[in-house]
Amino acid sequence: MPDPASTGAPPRSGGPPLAAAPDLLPSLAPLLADWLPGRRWFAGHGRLITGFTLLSATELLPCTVVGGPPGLLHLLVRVEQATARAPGAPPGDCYQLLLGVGREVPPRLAPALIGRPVGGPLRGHAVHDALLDGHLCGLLLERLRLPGRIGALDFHREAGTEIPPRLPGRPLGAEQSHTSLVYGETLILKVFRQVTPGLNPDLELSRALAAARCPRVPAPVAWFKARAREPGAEPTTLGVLQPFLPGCADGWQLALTALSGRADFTASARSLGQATAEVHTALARALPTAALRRPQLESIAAGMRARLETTARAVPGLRPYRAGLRTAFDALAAAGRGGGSWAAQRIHGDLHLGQTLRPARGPGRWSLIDFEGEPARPLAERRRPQPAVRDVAAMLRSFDYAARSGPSGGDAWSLEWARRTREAYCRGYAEGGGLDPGTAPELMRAYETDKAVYEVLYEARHRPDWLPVPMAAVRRLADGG
Ligand SMILES: Nc1ncnc2c1ncn2[C@@H]1O[C@H](COP(=O)(O)OP(=O)(O)O)[C@@H](O)[C@H]1O
Ligand SMILES: O=P(O)(O)O[C@H]1O[C@H](CO)[C@@H](O[C@H]2O[C@H](CO)[C@@H](O)[C@H](O)[C@H]2O)[C@H](O)[C@H]1O
Repeated sequence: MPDPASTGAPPRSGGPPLAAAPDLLPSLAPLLADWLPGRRWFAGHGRLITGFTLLSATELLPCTVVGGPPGLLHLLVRVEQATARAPGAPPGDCYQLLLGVGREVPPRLAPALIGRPVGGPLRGHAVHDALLDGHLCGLLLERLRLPGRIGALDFHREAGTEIPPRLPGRPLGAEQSHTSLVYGETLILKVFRQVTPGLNPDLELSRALAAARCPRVPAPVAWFKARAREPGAEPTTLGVLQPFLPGCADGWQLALTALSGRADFTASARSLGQATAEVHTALARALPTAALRRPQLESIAAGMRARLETTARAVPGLRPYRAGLRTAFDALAAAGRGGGSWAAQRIHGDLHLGQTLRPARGPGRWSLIDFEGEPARPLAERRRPQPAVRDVAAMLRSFDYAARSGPSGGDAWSLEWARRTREAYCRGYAEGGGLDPGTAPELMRAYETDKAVYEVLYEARHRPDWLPVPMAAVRRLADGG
C-alpha cells in the first residue's frame, strides 16, 4: 500500500489522500480487467486475470477537486493471471498506468476511455488513458523539466540539458511494447508499460553510449523511476526522454517499401551492418566484457533449451519441431566442449528493423534505438554480457519477417530478397569491425533459433495473427536450415 504521507497530493476533505484510499484499486479492478486485454503492450493475452495488487499510487495532479481540471493518477499495478509460474518467478506482471480523471471525457478522447468506477474515491468520474491525452502528456513532460520527487516517483534530468517549456505532446500512434509520446517534434518520451525493478538497459546503454560519444544513438535527456518498495531493492525505471529524430523512417517501413516496389535493399542493409558494428564497438569499450568458454556456452545452451520447452508448453504448434530445434542448442554446447570460445559484451538485445531509424529521403546515417532487450526476459539476464552476433542473428530474423509479411508475402522473389539482404548486412557488419558472422556458425544458428522461439511466444502473447511468420522459420531451422 502506498505511503499516504508521500503521495504529494492534498488530502481530500473527509477521507485519506486519494492514492491511499483502500477502495481505490477494488473500484478500478473491473474496469482494468476489461481494458487491459485490448492493449497491444499487455503481455497476458489469452490468460484469465485473477486479481490485481496495487504497488504504488501517486496523484501527479489532483483528481477529485470539485470543478477542477482533469487529474492525473500514476499507478503501478501487478496483474495476477491463471497460469503456472516458473519457480521463483514474481506472482504476476507489473504494469505502469497513467490515468486521466475528470467529470467527462471530451469526444476527441472517447477511444481513450477506460470507464467510470461505480464506487470508491473516483465514483462519478470518467477514467481514461492519460497517455492518449495530449494535454496530460504535456503535464508529464513538465514533471521531467523540473526534476524532483513526487509521491513514489523520482524525476531526473541529465546534467547540462534543457527541456523547453510547454511543448505540445502527442502519442506516437501505433501501439508497441510500450507507449511513446512525441513533444513538439523535438523530444520523445518512452513510457514503459510492463516494468520490473532495476535499471532498464534502454536507459543504461543509451547513457553509456552518449558518454562514449557514439553518435548512432539519441542521448537520454531525462528519465523517471519508482523508488524501491523495500530496503535493498532497486528502483524501477519507468520512462526515458530522448531527442526525437525528425523526418526519419524506421528500417521496417523502408524494407517494406523496398519489397513492395521489388527494389534492392542490399546497400541499406550493408550500411546498417556497419552501424551495428560501430555501436557494438562502442559498447565493448564502455562496459564490461567477458569470455565465454565451455561452462558459459553449456549454460547458454541450457537456457535456450529451457526456453524452447516453456514455449512449447504455451504454444502447442511448436511441439513437433522441438527435437529439430534442439540440435542447434546441442551443437553450441558441443562447440564449448570442443574448446570453442567467444567474446561477450553488452549488446542491443532485441535488434530488429523497427529499432533502426534513418532519414526517410536521401542517404543519411542509421541510428539505433530501444536498447531494453527482449521485454519478456528477466532484467538480470538482459544486462549480462552476450556474444555480439546475437544482435546480428536477430536482425537476420527481421529481414525474414519483412520478406514474409510484406505485400508479396513470402513468394520466391521476396525470399531471395531476404537472402541477399541478410548476406549484405553480415558483410557490412564485418566491414564495420564486427566479427564475421560466417566464422561463428554454431553461435549464429543457436541464436537465430532461440530468437525464432522467442518470437513464437511473443506473437502468441501479443499478436496471434503474426504467429505464422516465426513458425515458417521454425520449420526451416528445425530442418537444420
Ligand atoms: N529518437 C527517436 N526519434 C524518432 N522516432 C523514434 C525515436 N525513438 C523511437 N522512435 C519511434 O518510436 C517507435 C517506438 O519506439 P521503441 O523505443 O522501439 O518502443 P517500443 O519498445 O514500444 O517498440 C519506433 O519504432 C520509432 O518509430
Ligand atoms: O516492441 P519492441 O520493439 O521492443 O520488440 C517487440 O516487438 C517487436 C514487434 O514490434 C518484435 O519483433 C518481431 O516483429 C518485427 C516486425 O514487427 C520483426 O522485424 C522482428 O524481427 C521480430 O522479432 C520483437 O521481437 C519484440 O521483442
